[in-house]
Amino acid sequence: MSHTIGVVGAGTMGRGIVADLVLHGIHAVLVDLEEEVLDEARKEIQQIIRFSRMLKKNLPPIQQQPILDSIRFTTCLEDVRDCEFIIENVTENWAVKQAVYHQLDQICPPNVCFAVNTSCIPITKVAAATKRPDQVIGIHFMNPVFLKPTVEAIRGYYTSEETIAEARRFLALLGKEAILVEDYPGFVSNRISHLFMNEAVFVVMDQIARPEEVDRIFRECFGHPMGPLETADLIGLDTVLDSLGVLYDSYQDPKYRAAPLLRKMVDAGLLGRKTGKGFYSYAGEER
Ligand SMILES: NC(=O)c1ccc[n+]([C@@H]2O[C@H](COP(=O)([O-])OP(=O)(O)OC[C@H]3O[C@@H](n4cnc5c(N)ncnc54)[C@H](O)[C@@H]3O)[C@@H](O)[C@H]2O)c1
Repeated sequence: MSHTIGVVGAGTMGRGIVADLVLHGIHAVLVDLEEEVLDEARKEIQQIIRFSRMLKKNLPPIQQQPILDSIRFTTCLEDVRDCEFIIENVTENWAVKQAVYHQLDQICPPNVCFAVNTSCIPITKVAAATKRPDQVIGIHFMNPVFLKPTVEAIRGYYTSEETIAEARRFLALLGKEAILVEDYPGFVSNRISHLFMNEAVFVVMDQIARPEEVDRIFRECFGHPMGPLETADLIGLDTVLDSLGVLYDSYQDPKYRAAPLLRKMVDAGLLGRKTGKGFYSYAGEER
């Protein structure tokens, strides 16, 4: 019998996760607030599936149409009621996530685990918005999801060993492994990477170097596959700004204050790949 996973939030991550699920023969219910977002999501998932065949040769063989039929696109959160596992990927904003978890807790049977896909928000805080804190775990997927064999998994204060095992079983279906870490805002990956990205924005703002030069130094001198500004464009500059806000509020440490240039670009709608322009232009390849 095929598995059915509920994916809440059809933005950058929700799309990538659903594409990876269906590429592995898993059914998905994908929820967002508006039909237009879901229409865009459908198109992008199609595109990811097409690209995935070129970039990753060891994926199981699939046909486009049946694969798209295994996704239910919906604006009704209640439609995840029969899903066996939930991955939440809504906007990186506490009020938004909190409201979603209050509803999910009412909708889903008590045995269902919730995976929080967040850049920085503590899992213990999310779990406290539910009556099943032991069944809430952080799964921080990396983008592009289908290409990444590893995720950062986060154990909240009450996360049970059974929930960790359930998350590992689910990830194994996608051929992924989890590196388990403890719960403090930003975990390992974003606590460090957001300092890099933010400081890179300050460097551009202070006219020390252009984005191309900053990123080349990281790629060609440090051997990173992508520079910090390319990475910020891929994540979405709004999401990076929101995450820095969470880190700043959580640690009360000025090292996480967002660069004014980052704020200005978000105000101007220059969000990176998802809007076609950020530190770089992506003409005709939005998202
Ligand atoms: N972008 C990345 O590279 C990345 C990587 C790992 C984790 N994350 C985290 O994943 C989460 C999602 O990030 P994203 O980049 O996909 O953001 P995004 O802004 O691209 O998408 C968020 C989506 O959530 C939807 N949404 C908001 N409220 C909702 C609700 N009540 N019900 C259903 N849908 C709702 C929005 O309409 C939007 O489509 C964030 O918490 C982010 O920090 C992002």
